[in-house]
Amino acid sequence: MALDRPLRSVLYIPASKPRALDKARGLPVDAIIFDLEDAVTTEEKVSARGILAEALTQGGYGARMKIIRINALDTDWGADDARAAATMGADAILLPKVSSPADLDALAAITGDVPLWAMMETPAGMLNAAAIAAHPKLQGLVMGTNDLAKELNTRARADRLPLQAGLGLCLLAAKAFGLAIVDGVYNAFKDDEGLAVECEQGRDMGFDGKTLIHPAQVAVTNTAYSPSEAEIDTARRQIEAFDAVEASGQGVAVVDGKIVENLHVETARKLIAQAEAIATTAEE
Ligand SMILES: CC(C)(COP(=O)(O)OP(=O)(O)OC[C@H]1O[C@@H](n2cnc3c(N)ncnc32)[C@H](O)[C@@H]1OP(=O)(O)O)[C@@H](O)C(=O)NCCC(=O)NCCSC(=O)C[C@H](O)C(=O)O
Ligand SMILES: [Mg+2]
Repeated sequence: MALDRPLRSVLYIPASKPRALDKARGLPVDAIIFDLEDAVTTEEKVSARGILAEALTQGGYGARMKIIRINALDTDWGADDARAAATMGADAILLPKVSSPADLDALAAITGDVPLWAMMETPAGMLNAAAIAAHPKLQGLVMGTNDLAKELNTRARADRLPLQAGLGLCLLAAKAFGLAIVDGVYNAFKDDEGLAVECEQGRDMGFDGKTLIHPAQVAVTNTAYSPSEAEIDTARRQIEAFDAVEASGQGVAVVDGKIVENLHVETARKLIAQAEAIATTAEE
């Protein structure tokens, strides 16, 4: 199930917090994860469902993609969350701690045709990433790097070396099955510099965007995941140069001292399309 829209910034909002739910209506994020899971206390699990239903009925989230993260189906709240979420008009439902395609089958049996997303955050999930990504209802993967770090008993490192195997497996799985994939959260929400470094790492690895926990993280993330003016300029020149050599019956152009072949032009066209989609979203 392919998805063709910007997903640079994907903000978690605790569904129990009306003020945050309201604030998000004015934030320049590409997607919102309305969270019924970890951001909501046990005492508020049930009332959060009602608060979220009201906020989504009221609307005002514009072009932002609306994803509801429910509790896992083996918890006291999961099945009721799934039934309720399926009626709230969200674009997708996100299941936490997906370890096998059977977890998604169980959710789809409740939610029907609503597209599904999977939190990738368990060791079994990493090992089964390809089988999970092949699920017919699945549209995207979200890295749950906090849970994964906990399960693996890793130490936090700026280069995220202990998580690289899992990040790589999920990226390969997402790309192989044409799914969207967004990176995990950066917990230190007042550290813009550290966030920028992690965004650049995730972007360079091939993630479509990053999940966020606080509005202060949006601008840095949108910038990191948007094509720069220089990249757009290079892409345009690559396309022009290739069109010119192709017209003269050749298959290889040279731009800035580097060869440009058909495959590079495909990448260049994708980058221009991404820049245009971002510009269109900003206007809406
Ligand atoms: C981290 C926070 C608890 C900080 O909250 P707070 O102290 O209220 O922050 P501020 O006072 O700076 O807030 C300023 C205004 O911004 C609004 N706000 C805050 N956070 C959000 C948000 N996420 N979305 C929308 N709006 C937000 C406040 O309401 C203030 O508004 P106003 O008063 O009108 O100016 C808090 O940010 C927070 O709870 N963040 C979300 C935490 C969360 O979602 N955690 C779960 C997801 S992470 C995860 O589970 C990852 C994964 O599963 C894994 O395993 O890795
Ligand atoms: Mg988690």
